[in-house]
Amino acid sequence: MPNPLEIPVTLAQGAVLPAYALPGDAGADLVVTEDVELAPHQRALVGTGVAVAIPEGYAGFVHPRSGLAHRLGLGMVNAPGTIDAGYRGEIKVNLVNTDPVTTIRLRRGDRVAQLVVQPVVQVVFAPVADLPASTRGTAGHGSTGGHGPDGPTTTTTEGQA
Ligand SMILES: O=c1ccn([C@H]2C[C@H](O)[C@@H](COP(=O)(O)OP(=O)(O)OP(=O)(O)O)O2)c(=O)[nH]1
Ligand SMILES: [Mg+2]
Repeated sequence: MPNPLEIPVTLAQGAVLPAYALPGDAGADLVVTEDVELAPHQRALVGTGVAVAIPEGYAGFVHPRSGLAHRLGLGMVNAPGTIDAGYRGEIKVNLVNTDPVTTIRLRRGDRVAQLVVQPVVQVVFAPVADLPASTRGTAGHGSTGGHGPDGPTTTTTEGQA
């Protein structure tokens, strides 16, 4: 695959090109084109002003930024958001404030998410009577352990005064 892969972009007025913060970064930062205020647990679909034509055989994935997640509790409801190759509309981010107490205030131009472009394959789903055997088989959902001898530690506020 060509590296870098060139992707046509259109920008709404005042929008900025997605940009990699550092050489070699996987995600190109996306900004919001409007001021946004998110009360605790509130969500909002916010525009980035960016539209792209991703080539077939690739897709874009919109990921949250870890710094904002860590500092403010900013998340994305559908992380990672999928940008199909055929999509020509504005890339939007489904932001959510996961903090139970503090309102998040974002300013127009803030970098709130990042676009990762990756190769993808389309497959043919072929119905069969039995699947080929494997070491894992049907085991899942913690079957390999790793939660300590007494199982996972959980805390609950239920029943507390
Ligand atoms: O975070 C996101 C996720 C999706 N999209 C756009 C691009 C994507 O190609 C389109 C459809 O997304 P998806 O397939 O995830 O949503 P859907 O609910 O299945 O909608 P559709 O029926 O249009 O496929 O919406 C965004 O702008 N941001
Ligand atoms: Mg879809």
